[in-house]
Amino acid sequence: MSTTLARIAQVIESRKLENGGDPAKSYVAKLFSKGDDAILKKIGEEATETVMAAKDARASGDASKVLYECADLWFHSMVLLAQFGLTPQQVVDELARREGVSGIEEKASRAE
Ligand SMILES: N=c1c2ncn([C@@H]3O[C@H](COP(=O)(O)OP(=O)(O)OP(=O)(O)O)[C@@H](O)[C@H]3O)c2ncn1[C@@H]1O[C@H](COP(=O)(O)O)[C@@H](O)[C@H]1O
Repeated sequence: MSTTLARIAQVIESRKLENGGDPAKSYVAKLFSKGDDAILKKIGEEATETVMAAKDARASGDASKVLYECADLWFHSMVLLAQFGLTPQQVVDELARREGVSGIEEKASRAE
């Protein structure tokens, strides 16, 4: 996994209130202090903003906003993972497990 993602995941973990995170000084600690609903609201917002940025990019030919919105979405997904005691490495491991398995074949195997 990218060392950048691993480093950010560590910082996110350190922002948990039980690890000394201070909601007055840290955006992530503030999200943790608000709980599941606040984190899920951000995921919904960032996912919607990603969709809108992609639609705009098609119209304007400028895809840079798609990058920024995907970064926001990834970041907030990392906060969500931490909230549930999960890590980005586990997501990477799941993707690795799926590597080489066609989505079409996987869906067909579920239909049986
Ligand atoms: N990567 C990020 C990151 N990306 C986005 N954001 C914040 O996520 C929020 C995104 O929300 P919006 O775009 O909707 O902007 P907003 O209207 O200001 O947000 P809200 O008030 O609605 O929450 C903004 O406040 C951004 O600053 C981030 N905040 C923190 N990080 C990382 O997390 C680390 C720890 O941050 P703190 O806990 O704040 O120290 C930082 O060093 C960074 O590495």
